[in-house]
Amino acid sequence: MNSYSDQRPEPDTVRRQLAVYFIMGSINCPDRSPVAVLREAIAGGVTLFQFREKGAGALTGQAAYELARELQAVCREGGVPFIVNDDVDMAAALGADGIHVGQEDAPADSLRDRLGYKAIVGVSAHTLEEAGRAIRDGADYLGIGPVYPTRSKHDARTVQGTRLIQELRGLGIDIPLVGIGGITPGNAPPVLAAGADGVSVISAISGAEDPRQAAAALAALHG
Ligand SMILES: Cc1ncc(COP(=O)(O)OP(=O)(O)O)c(N)n1
Ligand SMILES: Cc1ncsc1CCOP(=O)(O)O
Ligand SMILES: [Mg+2]
Repeated sequence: MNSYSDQRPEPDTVRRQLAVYFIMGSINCPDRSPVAVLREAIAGGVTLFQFREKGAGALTGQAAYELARELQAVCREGGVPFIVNDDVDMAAALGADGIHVGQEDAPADSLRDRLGYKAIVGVSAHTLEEAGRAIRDGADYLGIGPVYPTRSKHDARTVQGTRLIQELRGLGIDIPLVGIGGITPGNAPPVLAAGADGVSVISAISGAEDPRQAAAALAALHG
C-alpha cells in the first residue's frame, strides 16, 4: 500500500470508464484524421481513450507529442479520460489522466508516484500470476488478452479467449477488467459475460467506415 491508497481512482468509476475503451495512434487510421476519428468515436459513446503511437511508421518525438496534445484536447472537450500507452515521460509532460503499461514496465505504484495519486494505472496481464502481481503493485485495472486474433499488435501473445477473465472472476477477484484483442460489436458479448467491465478496441472503431456508429454499437452492449 502506498500513502495515496485511499485517494486512488474509485474502482466503480474505473469500471464505468472501461465500458468502451478506444485505443488509437496515427497508424491505425492512415487515410483519415485521427482527431476526426476520435471526435466521432466519442460522440458514439467511447468512455476512455488510450494514445498508442506504436508500430511501423508511427510518429516519434515532437510529432508524436503534437498529435497526443490534439487528441488530449478532443478527450477534454468530450469529457473522456486520456491515457498514454507505455510512455510515462509523455504522460507526465501532458498531465495525462493515466497510463497503460505492460508486464516488462515499472510497477503501477511507482508510475502513480510519478503521475500523481489520481492517475489511472492500467496493466496488461496474460496469466493469473501476472494479474496477481499487477494487483499487488497497485494497478487500477487490468487489460486481458488477446481474447481473439488481432492484426493490430505484431507481438501479441497467444490468443486466450475469455479463459483468464473467467478464472479471475471465478476466484472472486473484483479488480476492474477490460478484454482486448480482435473485439468487435459482434463478438464482444462473451467478453462481458465472462466478467469484463468493458472492451478495449483499436480496429473495430479506427477501421470502421463509421466510427461513431461502431462506438455506439459497443456502448449499446452495456444496456
Ligand atoms: C487496455 C489495454 N490492454 C492491453 C494493452 C497491451 O499493452 P502491452 O502488453 O504493454 O502492449 P503494447 O500496447 O504496449 O504494445 C493495451 N495497450 N491496452
Ligand atoms: C494493444 C493490444 N494488446 C493486446 S491485443 C492488442 C491490439 C488490439 O487491437 P484490435 O482491437 O484491433 O484487435
Ligand atoms: Mg506496453
